[in-house]
Amino acid sequence: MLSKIVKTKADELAVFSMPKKGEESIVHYSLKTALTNPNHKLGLIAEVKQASPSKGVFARRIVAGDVAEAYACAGADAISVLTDRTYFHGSIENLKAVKAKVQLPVLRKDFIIDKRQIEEAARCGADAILLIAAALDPMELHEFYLAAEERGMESLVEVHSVSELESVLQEFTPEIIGINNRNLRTFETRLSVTKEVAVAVPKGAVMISESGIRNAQDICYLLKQGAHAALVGEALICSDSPEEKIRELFSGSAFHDTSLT
Ligand SMILES: O=C(O)c1ccccc1NCC(=O)[C@H](O)[C@H](O)COP(=O)(O)O
Repeated sequence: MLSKIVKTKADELAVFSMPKKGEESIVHYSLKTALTNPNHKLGLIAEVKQASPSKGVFARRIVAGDVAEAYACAGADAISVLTDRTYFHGSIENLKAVKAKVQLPVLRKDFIIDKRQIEEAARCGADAILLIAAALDPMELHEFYLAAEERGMESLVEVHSVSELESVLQEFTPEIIGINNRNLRTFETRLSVTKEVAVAVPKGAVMISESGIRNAQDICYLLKQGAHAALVGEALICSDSPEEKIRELFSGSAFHDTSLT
């Protein structure tokens, strides 16, 4: 699936047009800071996700800014916005709308294979970008990481296995590492992927577990694996009330902070 998505992305980039500059007045928020000092023991990145290759469309008519605002009010520490149009029905306009509505770090979640997408993210107000280890070779990934840094953005470096992580670590040590629990071939999610990969995450890096996180038990499990944050998409967008769902996710009394009750 990843190679199909990356191929589509390359085709789309052949007719890419860069948005005009105009980000001078954008206030930036640090993803790392937000996740290392969350209002609960495990940080939450809430994702604006309308569709996915595995599940199809689950939120046909949403106003991205309003969804993000609801997540922010419910206690999310950061917002992830899927900007891929073809497979996730997202858009860069959604990213801009979210940035305009919330005072939280905003992550551009897309399949970044070209430096122009990094410049585009910066011009549209992203605070951080996603870099997928399976889509880039480690040297290129490092180059993109530095390019993002130069434009004032952090990078969430995403891996699916210990071997992917080790390849990255041979090149450099990212400050924020995401472990994606979804197998991109079968779409199956296994939270034990976080357990397997966590042992190889360097001390000092912010560790995020992504995908397939549905309930308070999952959150509890991830906390035990040493994760600093969880990235949740489908479980939130498909709930009738994101506020209640976030409350439910963080209802394990061992790590509940009264500021969320
Ligand atoms: O979500 C998918 O089906 C998917 C398929 C192929 C590549 C990436 C995919 N998802 C991107 C993500 O990383 C998730 O949107 C994110 O981790 C949230 O996952 P979830 O909570 O399971 O919606």
